[in-house]
Amino acid sequence: MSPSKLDSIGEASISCSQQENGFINSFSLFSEKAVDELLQSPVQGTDEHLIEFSEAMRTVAKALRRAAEGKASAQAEAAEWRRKYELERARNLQLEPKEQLPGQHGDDAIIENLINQNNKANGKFLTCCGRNGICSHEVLRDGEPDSDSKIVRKASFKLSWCCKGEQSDQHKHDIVSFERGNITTAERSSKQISLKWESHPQTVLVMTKPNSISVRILCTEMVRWLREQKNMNIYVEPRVREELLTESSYFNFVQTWKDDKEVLLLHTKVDLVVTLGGDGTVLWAASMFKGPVPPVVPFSLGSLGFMTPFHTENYRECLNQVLKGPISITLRHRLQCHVIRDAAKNEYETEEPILVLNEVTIDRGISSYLTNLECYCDNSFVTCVQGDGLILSTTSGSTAYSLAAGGSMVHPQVPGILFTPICPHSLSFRPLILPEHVTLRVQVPYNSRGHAWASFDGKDRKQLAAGDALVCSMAPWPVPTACQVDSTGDFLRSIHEGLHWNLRKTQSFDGPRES
Ligand SMILES: NC(=O)c1ccc[n+]([C@@H]2O[C@H](COP(=O)([O-])OP(=O)(O)OC[C@H]3O[C@@H](n4cnc5c(N)ncnc54)[C@H](O)[C@@H]3O)[C@@H](O)[C@H]2O)c1
Ligand SMILES: Nc1ncnc2c1ncn2[C@@H]1O[C@H](COP(=O)(O)OP(=O)(O)OP(=O)(O)O)[C@@H](O)[C@H]1O
Repeated sequence: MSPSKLDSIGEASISCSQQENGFINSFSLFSEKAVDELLQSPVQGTDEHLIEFSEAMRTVAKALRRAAEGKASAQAEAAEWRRKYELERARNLQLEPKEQLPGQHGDDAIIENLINQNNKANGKFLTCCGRNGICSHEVLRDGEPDSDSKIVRKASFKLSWCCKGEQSDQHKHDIVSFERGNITTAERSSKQISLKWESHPQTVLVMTKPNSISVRILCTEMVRWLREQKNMNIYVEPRVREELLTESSYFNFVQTWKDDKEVLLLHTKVDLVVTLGGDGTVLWAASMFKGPVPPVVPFSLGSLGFMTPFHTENYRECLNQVLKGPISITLRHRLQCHVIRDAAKNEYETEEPILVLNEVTIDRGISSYLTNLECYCDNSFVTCVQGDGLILSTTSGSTAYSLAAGGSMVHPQVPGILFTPICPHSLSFRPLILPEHVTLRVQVPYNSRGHAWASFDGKDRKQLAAGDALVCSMAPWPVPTACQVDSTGDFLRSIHEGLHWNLRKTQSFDGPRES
């Protein structure tokens, strides 16, 4: 065989990506096209050994390709089972009463419970109303004194769907009914949800945008008011506690946390989260909760405020109303993302899942090459994105980066995942909206020219090397945000005021008319 022929096989084997059965095949180590060319040349036509050798190479290439495909789909399946397992574990945690485990005390026991998925914790009793409401629950923390040596109970609340303007405690579990041969839908998932406190909320976490004088002033005032007028326990970030203490030692009552382990426990202590900032502060607050999230009351101190409907001027009335209830809430779905490294020896080496409220973006980072991303939905091949990258967005995130990349704006209560390419180099690519139950896998092909980068709500960039994948599905823990009016009213206000959506001067009455 001539050296130039060997070179051409080598080259093709590195860079080629072929189609087989309608699927892009990126795993081929040896190009079949190159082998075919070889077979057709006059030199090989006369050489039977060479033909045999070529066929053997082709068989090896196919076997390698199948092995790689099998591995990728097994990884996605494992990630899906892990998601189901986590969902089930979260449900069990809410349904099962916990016994006390001898030798385990206080927060450590709960951390143990969270981290090791142990069902036992110290003095915790979690119940769920099960079938009578969407998610009525109760978390009691008897025997765990706060800084004032009082017994603190986490406030319980009940969620219900509103029907035709009426609030109803009854939630029908049959989504589709089949009577006398006719299929009807009994309930749809995007109705307005109402939150009613069953006991008084007592603990509030105030989260603030850093480096803002106006936020700092408001935070000081609000913390004082919540303490003096509402007698609430208050948590803030360590940075904010320091800021408050430099103002006055009066704020000694304010609580905080020391490390990430304590952050993991916040949802068991906090009844309500108040955010003072823009959308970024809501994203930041949501990212603190790797599991269930308490109701969030977002005050607007930013420029846009798609997720921050409350005005600061009348914060006392707003908080009075929220603490009294009932309040309308938007259940903002989050996406759960797993990075699966090709180098990982088994599924257990998968990195910790990351939850996003807006989106996960896979882009080319600083690389000047096109990204080449293979996308699968429930193991079915979707497409290969060649361009600057891809955004997998929640419906809450549909008004953020996805919008800028040409995606639709979607009401945040619509359960779905937006699949929006960034600058695709194609005349026929259109964004997709996929149902909420799917698992998406974005794979960097083995023959990719460069690395890809994943970022989560615009933060925590992670490099994805050839063979690495990002698996993404809907997370079981949404972010409940309080509404100013209701979910739809707030959404429409935000696109009108924030984006001046469909703003056009109305056409005047005078002028040509149909006769
Ligand atoms: N080209 C773009 O539009 C672009 C580029 C990068 C990031 N982003 C967005 O920025 C977000 C991070 O926000 P940040 O505040 O931490 O960073 P940031 O301070 O850079 O602000 C980004 C802007 O996006 C707005 N925004 C955030 N979430 C939104 C939402 N759900 N709907 C409408 N607008 C929203 C913010 O109000 C802000 O004006 C990312 O999740 C991403 O969606 C957008
Ligand atoms: N508590 C916090 N700790 C650390 N960083 C935060 C915190 N809250 C917000 N941030 C970050 O600060 C940045 C700006 O926050 P935010 O979006 O709330 O304000 P903004 O940019 O003034 O408002 P808008 O997003 O409406 O333009 C964001 O990147 C966000 O992630």
